[in-house]
Amino acid sequence: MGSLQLKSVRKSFGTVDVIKGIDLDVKDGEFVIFVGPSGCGKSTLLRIIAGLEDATSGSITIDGAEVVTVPPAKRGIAMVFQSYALYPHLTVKDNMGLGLKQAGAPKDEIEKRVAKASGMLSLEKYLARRPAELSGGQRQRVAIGRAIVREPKLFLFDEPLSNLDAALRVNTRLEIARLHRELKATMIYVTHDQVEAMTLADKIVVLDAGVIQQVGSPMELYNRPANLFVAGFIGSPGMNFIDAERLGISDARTIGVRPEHITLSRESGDWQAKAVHVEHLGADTIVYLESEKVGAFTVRLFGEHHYQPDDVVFATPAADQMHRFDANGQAIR
Ligand SMILES: Nc1ncnc2c1ncn2[C@@H]1O[C@H](COP(=O)(O)OP(=O)(O)OP(=O)(O)O)[C@@H](O)[C@H]1O
Repeated sequence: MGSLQLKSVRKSFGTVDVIKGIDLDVKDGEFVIFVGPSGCGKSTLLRIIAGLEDATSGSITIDGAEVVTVPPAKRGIAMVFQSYALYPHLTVKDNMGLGLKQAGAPKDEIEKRVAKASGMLSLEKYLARRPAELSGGQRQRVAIGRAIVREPKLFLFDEPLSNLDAALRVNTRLEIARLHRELKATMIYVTHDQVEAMTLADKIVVLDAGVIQQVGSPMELYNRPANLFVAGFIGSPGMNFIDAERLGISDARTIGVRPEHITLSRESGDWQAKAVHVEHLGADTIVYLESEKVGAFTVRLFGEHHYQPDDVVFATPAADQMHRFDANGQAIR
């Protein structure tokens, strides 16, 4: 079991309010990801759940039991850090088993669990090595293995992939997804990488300035963003925002349309525009445009297209993919 509930959790550092009243329910077995811009409070919130930081006020329960006054080691959680946090003088095997050893687990139990975790992570060959003799990706797998052997109620991950290069990030991301499926464990994961968030999460929590902006499945956030912040944060390149007045729409302040929901034609379309810059990504072409009617906007086309800067084109947004926002930036349903 590993459910988590946060109620009115607040945190201030001196006079600065960093977490401003968070309510959140995480179900047993869920993979929940905190995303948000730098400084929004994601890591602080994770550290509060871990007990590495005290909340200023509020309640935190794990499996229904209040843990606010429970020390980190007794909360039944295991945390994986960006920096791996391995002991350099211990072997992989001892690093993985240390937590259990300190908790007084019998030797054969430690052996058994380390063997199982290292099998899951293909670390069997490296058990006798020390961290300095491993690559970054291998070290992060050891850190994940160390969390697994503790069989925690909750796994907490703080940007675990950000020290890895692009290819290794993808591999390790797939590995974490597989582990979640196999372990059926509750995982809470902080990242600023929205590909990680979209691909791993059952549920994404979008934070801004210490406040939850929206909680939902990746596709809910993509298809039905609650406000301008979430609409602009989820999706890359970001959603285009157009003054509703410019489109003659009177019941909304802002119209949002994603770059992938606009088509381009050299012959005809709704908005005449000039290409300013074109990026060829192989699978996609991103065209940056300027239009008298709607201002600057971006279009994402599937495949290769031969548009060039200064080309005059016509853009047409998909009528059923227009998001409407009111004067407060809230989505109008
Ligand atoms: N110990 C501290 N004392 C004072 N301020 C702090 C402390 N720890 C964090 N903060 C502040 O709290 C805010 C939230 O920090 P936090 O590290 O949680 O953000 P984050 O969303 O994880 O950012 P990033 O993505 O850059 O890691 C920041 O403004 C930060 O400067």
